[in-house]
Amino acid sequence: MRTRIAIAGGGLGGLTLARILHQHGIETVVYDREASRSARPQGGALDLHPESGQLALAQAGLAGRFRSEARPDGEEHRILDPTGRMLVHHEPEPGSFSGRPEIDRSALRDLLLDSLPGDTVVWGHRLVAATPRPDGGWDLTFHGGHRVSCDTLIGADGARSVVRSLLTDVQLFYVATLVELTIDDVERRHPDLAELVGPGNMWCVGVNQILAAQRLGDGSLRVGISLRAEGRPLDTYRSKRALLNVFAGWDPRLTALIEAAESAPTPRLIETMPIGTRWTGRPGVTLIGDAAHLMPPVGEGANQAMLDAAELASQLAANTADPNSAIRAYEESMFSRIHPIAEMSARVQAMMLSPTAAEDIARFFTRPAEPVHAD
Ligand SMILES: Cc1cc2nc3c(=O)[nH]c(=O)nc-3n(C[C@H](O)[C@H](O)[C@H](O)COP(=O)(O)OP(=O)(O)OC[C@H]3O[C@@H](n4cnc5c(N)ncnc54)[C@H](O)[C@@H]3O)c2cc1C
Repeated sequence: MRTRIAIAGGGLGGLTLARILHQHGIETVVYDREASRSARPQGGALDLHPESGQLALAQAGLAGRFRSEARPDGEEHRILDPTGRMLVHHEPEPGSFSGRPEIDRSALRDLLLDSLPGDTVVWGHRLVAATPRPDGGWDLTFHGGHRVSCDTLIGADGARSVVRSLLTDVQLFYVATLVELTIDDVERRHPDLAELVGPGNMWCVGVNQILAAQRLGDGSLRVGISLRAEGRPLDTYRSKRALLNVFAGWDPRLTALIEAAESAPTPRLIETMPIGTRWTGRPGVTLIGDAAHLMPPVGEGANQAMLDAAELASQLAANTADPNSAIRAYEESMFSRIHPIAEMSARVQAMMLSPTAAEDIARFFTRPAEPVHAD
């Protein structure tokens, strides 16, 4: 089978790209390694920025749907130290909207999937190899041996992208360990924890470690633990008992968040690509999203993946006769956009997991507003 444009990876980047190209009358096939659309839970809220995620959704023709599904604001946050002392308590004005509304990540993914023709995404297809064809296209081989060919291959296959290896041999850095837990029906079953966290987000910031909790729309609480990379095996963090040891000495009201969790801890490595990563273009292939620029998770990755998709789709639609020029134009623009964002993300990540994080973060949130100068 021969496809004009094949997209490896049906995450937010790949689906946004498929949708915007579909809007331009260009059909694609998205191959995803997951067995089905519901195979991987996509929990959590996403803060969509006007200049990236929201812009991409508008280009996808889905901005109206997005607004109706958005929650009013996500700005209530509390920052505590390990003794339970409140360092910052920010409450939005009653009835105010943040202007950067949070949207449920699964709802966003469903919105994109439902907006595509039914045969666009092919599940259960893990790309394992791509080899160049003499005619300039690519032969794709999937786990299990299935093969297809395409003219243009877009790698939207995330942090451990297979397509990336066609363009660069860049190595990933391990910067932190992230462990996630959930507490269901928190208001009813753990009113004390519901009160502690409040209606939005709570972060407890210690030395090289953060215990955060976020209210989700379904009444549950997501507990996220970030630990500075120490080279310990992930299995170290697979039990609640082991995690409680990590937080020994913290106020028991805070560690109760770990004790109350129903789910087993799911630790994973947070890796990044070196800032400034770029590659020399190669005909018929490019990358978007985490495959192109894996950054620390400080609220930019999905937004930039969607903006990549929007920019690449515009270039491809404007230049159907010469997709390689479209790809080159996209890559140049993406590299210069991403590098400052990657730098900022690395700085925020370093600040969050540093020995002075509590003071730094409190200072950041309580700094006086910048004076406004009239010209
Ligand atoms: C804890 C956490 C919180 C975050 N919070 C935010 C946030 O608030 N805001 C924000 O903007 N970003 C956030 N991010 C970052 C964001 O999740 C990613 O940057 C974003 O998901 C990247 O999208 P993507 O489409 O490039 O990749 P992914 O979402 O990783 O999607 C890749 C897709 O490719 C598929 N795939 C992988 N390998 C293959 C293969 N070999 N063959 C076929 N398919 C394959 C996968 O199944 C997946 O569907 C967060 C990240 C983490 C870890």
